[in-house]
Amino acid sequence: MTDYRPDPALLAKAETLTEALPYLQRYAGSTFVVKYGGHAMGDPELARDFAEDVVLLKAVGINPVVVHGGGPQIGAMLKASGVESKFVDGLRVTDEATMKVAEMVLSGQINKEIVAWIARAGGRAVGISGKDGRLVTATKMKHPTHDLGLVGEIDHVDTTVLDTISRAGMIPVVAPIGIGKDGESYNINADTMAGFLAIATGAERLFLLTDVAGVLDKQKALLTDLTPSQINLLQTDGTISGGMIPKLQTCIDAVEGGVDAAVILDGRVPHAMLIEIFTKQGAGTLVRLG
Ligand SMILES: Nc1ncnc2c1ncn2[C@@H]1O[C@H](COP(=O)(O)OP(=O)(O)O)[C@@H](O)[C@H]1O
Ligand SMILES: CC(=O)N[C@@H](CCC(=O)OP(=O)(O)O)C(=O)O
Repeated sequence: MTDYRPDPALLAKAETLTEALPYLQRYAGSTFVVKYGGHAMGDPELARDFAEDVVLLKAVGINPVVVHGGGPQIGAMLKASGVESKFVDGLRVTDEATMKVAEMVLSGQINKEIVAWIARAGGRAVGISGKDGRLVTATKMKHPTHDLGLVGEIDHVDTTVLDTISRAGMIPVVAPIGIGKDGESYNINADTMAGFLAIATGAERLFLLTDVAGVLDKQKALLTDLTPSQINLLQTDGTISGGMIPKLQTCIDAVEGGVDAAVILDGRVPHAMLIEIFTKQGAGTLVRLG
């Protein structure tokens, strides 16, 4: 008999694969909503890795629903037309001209780029916005001090179009735009949109991919697990600020709305989603009811 000694690196890979088994069994048939942020999109290699992860989830029987952002790309297009972006509480003040540009960039450009990345990775994606199939109906958001123009507040989610696409073996990719009662477009923050879709689809997981390792404490150490009450304390003591506040509010709303867990993940780390889902170690910050 030959003395066969497998390469230890190969053995480690095989162990990782067997480690994934209980997670594969647990998650088959469930829905994962994945928000892919505008900041995470710049690098083609990361876009390819992201698309491969989504296609792998679909292949193992999970139903991924991708919601994408595109804030920086909308900002760049507006700037090229000589329009400065204005934000109130992290929301883009959206007049009619800005809405046209936002819809063109989100639905026309970014949505189709993601569809193409998924196609290259061997999957079949259908790119829509919240207007298609009246997925997301919205009204003008009322803000206590500012007129935000065509920023939308979500009234209702009808998941028929998502269910139809997923059941046909395809992956829905959703641009964060809602439809008003007269067919008008509303600009919706992509994190908020992803949270609503996660609740409405009864998702097991909501992933928010961003440009930090997760939620960091004051010493910049990663906080791996948080409950809604711990998040409230972090906000009170100033540990979290800026864009992280609405992001974590979306996580709280999602888990209080029935999503098992919401995870803030580093979109700059290759295959962060797979590490989080299929390894014991996980990645990012997981938010769950205490
Ligand atoms: N405690 C914290 N831990 C991590 N990030 C934080 C924290 N507090 C504030 N932030 C900021 O939140 C940002 C993520 O929110 P945002 O810029 O809105 O992300 P995205 O554009 O991906 O939606 C981080 O880049 C970071 O600057
Ligand atoms: C109302 C509002 O602010 N809408 C966002 C929609 C895109 C978005 O949320 O993109 P990111 O996730 O990449 O930031 C905007 O116009 O920028």
